[in-house]
Amino acid sequence: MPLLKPSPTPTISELPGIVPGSSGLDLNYLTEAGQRLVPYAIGAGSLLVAWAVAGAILARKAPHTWWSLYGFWFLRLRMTRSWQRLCLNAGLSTAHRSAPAANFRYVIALPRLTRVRPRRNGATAMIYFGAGQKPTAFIEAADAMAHAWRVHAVRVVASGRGRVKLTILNDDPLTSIPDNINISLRRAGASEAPTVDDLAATIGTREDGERWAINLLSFPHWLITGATQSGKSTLINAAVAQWATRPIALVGIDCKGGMELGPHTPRLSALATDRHQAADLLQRLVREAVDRMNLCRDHRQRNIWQLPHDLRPVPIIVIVDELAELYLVASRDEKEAAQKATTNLLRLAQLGAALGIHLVLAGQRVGSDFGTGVTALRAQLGGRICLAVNDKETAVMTLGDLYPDAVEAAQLISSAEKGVAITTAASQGWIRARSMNFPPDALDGAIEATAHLTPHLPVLDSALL
Ligand SMILES: Nc1ncnc2c1ncn2[C@@H]1O[C@H](COP(=O)(O)OP(=O)(O)OP(=O)(O)O)[C@@H](O)[C@H]1O
Repeated sequence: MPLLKPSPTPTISELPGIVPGSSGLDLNYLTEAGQRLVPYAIGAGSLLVAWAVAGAILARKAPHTWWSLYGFWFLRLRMTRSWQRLCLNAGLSTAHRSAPAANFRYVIALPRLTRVRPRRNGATAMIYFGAGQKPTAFIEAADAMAHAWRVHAVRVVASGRGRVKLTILNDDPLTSIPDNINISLRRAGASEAPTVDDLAATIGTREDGERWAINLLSFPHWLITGATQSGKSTLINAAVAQWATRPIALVGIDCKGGMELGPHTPRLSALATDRHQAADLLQRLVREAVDRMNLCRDHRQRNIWQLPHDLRPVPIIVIVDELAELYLVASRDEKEAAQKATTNLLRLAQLGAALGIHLVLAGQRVGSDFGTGVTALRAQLGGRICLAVNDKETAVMTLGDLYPDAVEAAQLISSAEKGVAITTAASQGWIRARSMNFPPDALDGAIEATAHLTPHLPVLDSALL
C-alpha cells in the first residue's frame, strides 16, 4: 500500500493572488467581475469612514442632530434585537394554543413593540399587549428595558386598553441646571383682562427635554414637598416672578412669621403670618369663592373663564409655605384656629378650580399625623411636586395615591440634587424634572417691578360675618 504523503503547507508567496516580494494583492488574479467591484468596495469603505468621522464630530458639536441621525438608529437596532429575549426574561410574553392543524402546540406570543419615534434626548414607543396581560407588568419591567437598551431610563404609562406608552431617555439631562427664565413685563397691565394663558409658569426643564411648568389650568391645585434646602422656595419664586407680571392676585400664608414669603409682600394682595390670620384669610377667600359662584350662576356660566371680559374676576393664587404649621398644633386655642384654617383650605380646594382660586401648598413633610383632613385635601391637589425628601412617608403621601411607581424614584433623589423633583406630567403621569436656580435678587427685581400691579380684593376689607 503506498503511503499517503501529506501535501506541504503552501508558503505565503504561493497563495493565489499574492505577488511574491510584495505585500499587495494581485488584482490580475481576481475574476473580471471581482475587479469591477474593487472601486465600489473602496468607495463603500471610504463612505463608512466618513460616516463614522462625521458621527464623532456631530456627537461632540451637535448632540441633538447626532441623536436623530445616529444614536436613535442604534437604539432602534438594540430594541429590535433584544425584544424577544427581554420579553421572555421579564415575563412579558404570553402562551396560547396553536391551531388544530398544528396539533394544538403552545405558541409563545410577544407583545408588539411599535411606533418607535425619535425625540429630543430619547425616543417614544408603544407596546400593544395580549389579552389577559396588565400594564403593571410593563411598568415593572421599565428598568429591565433601560438595561437591555442601554439608556438612562424608560418610563412606562398605560395609554388605553391593551397598550402602554414608553418614553425612553437616552441620558440624564438634569445634571445641569436649566437656564433662568427671562421675565417679560410685556404682558403686564392692571387693566388687562386675565386669560387662561396667564395661569402657566415655567419653572425648569423636564427629563424629556420639555419645559417644566406649573400650569393651573391643567391642574388647578398643587402640592410641593421637599426637605429643607431641597429647592422648594426657589421653584415657587420662579413661578411667582412670572405670575406677578400678569393680572393675577397672589395671596400668601406663611405661619413661620412670614420668613419665607416676606420678600413677596409688595406684590401680595394679603399675607397671613400666623394661624389665626390664616384662618381669617382663608374664610374670606371661601366667601370670595361663594360670591364668584353666584356671579357665574347669574350669568349661566360654569366657570369664570366663560364670563365676559369685563366681569371676569382676577385669578387668585394662594401660596402656603409650610403646610405643617397649619395642621400641627400644641394648645387648645391653636387647635380651633387650625381646625378653621384647614376646613376652609379644603373648601377652597373643592370649590376654587372653576372659580379661579388656586392653591400652591408647600411643606417639608406631609404625614398621617396631620389628621384625616389632609388626605381629603390631597385628593383635590392634582399637581404634585416631590423634591428630595427625608422620609418615605412624605414621598408616599405626595405621590403614592396617584403614581405608586414614582415613590421609589422620589426616594432616589439625593439631598445634593437641588431642584430635582418628581412631578406631575399631563401625558406621562409623572416625570423627573429640575427647576431653574432662580436667585433671590431676581425675585426682588420682579416683585419691585410689578408691585404696582397688585390687585385689590374687596373681600379682604369687609367685615367677616
Ligand atoms: N435647581 C437648582 N439648581 C441648583 N441649586 C438650586 C436649585 N434650586 C435651589 N437651589 C439651591 O438650593 C438651596 C436651597 O434652596 P431653597 O431655599 O429653595 O430650598 P428650600 O427647600 O426652600 O429650603 P427651606 O425649606 O430650608 O427654606 C439654595 O442655595 C438654592 O440656591
